[in-house]
Amino acid sequence: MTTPASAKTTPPTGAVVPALKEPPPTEYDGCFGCGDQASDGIRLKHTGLDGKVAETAFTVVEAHQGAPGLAHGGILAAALDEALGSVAWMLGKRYVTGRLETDFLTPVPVGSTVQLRAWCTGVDGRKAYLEGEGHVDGKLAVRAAALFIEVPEEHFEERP
Ligand SMILES: CCCCCCCCCCCCCC(=O)SCCNC(=O)CCNC(=O)[C@H](O)C(C)(C)COP(=O)(O)OP(=O)(O)OC[C@H]1O[C@@H](n2cnc3c(N)ncnc32)[C@H](O)[C@@H]1OP(=O)(O)O
Repeated sequence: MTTPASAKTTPPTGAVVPALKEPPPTEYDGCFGCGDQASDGIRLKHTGLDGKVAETAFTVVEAHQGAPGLAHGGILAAALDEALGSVAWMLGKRYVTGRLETDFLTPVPVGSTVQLRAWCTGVDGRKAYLEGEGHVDGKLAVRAAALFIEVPEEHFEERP
């Protein structure tokens, strides 16, 4: 695929591509992207790891509409963010999204199942570079490139 990455989401020379580990439990089920208890969430489930590529899928429902009958772009971006986040999680450290670049290539109708794939293109210090794509009926519909930043555990401490 043509990479969507800009200079900010392209790893520098010398960045390494680590092996992914099977995802450890997140111990948090309220996440919009993957939480079982997030009633309005998209509930992505890790479905496979093909070498260095993580795979998952979700089905677009009416609550995800933007234009009538079509998925809202923000939902598709959130799904990609989650898929990329799952890869960052499988790098074995804690990361948050710093920058997310998204290309929307075809409209995605309600009822579509979006097959998502995501992978790491390099890690350089605290920075992890990730890319991903979503296919509908075998056609590339959305793709993303992102920069994730490693954060300390305190980043996730509950706020008042
Ligand atoms: C499938 C299911 C499985 C389960 C898996 C669950 C997975 C979970 C899924 C998760 C769900 C999905 C995930 C989510 O939804 S994560 C939620 C959305 N993201 C956030 O809330 C992050 C908010 N931002 C911050 O907290 C801070 O800004 C961070 C921590 C990111 C950096 O602040 P910090 O003070 O710590 O560091 P720094 O500012 O010195 O920056 C460090 C370096 O990084 C560079 N930089 C920073 N930002 C950008 C940028 N935008 N473009 C380009 N570069 C950027 C910066 O220039 C610097 O570079 P250098 O000067 O060192 O060269």
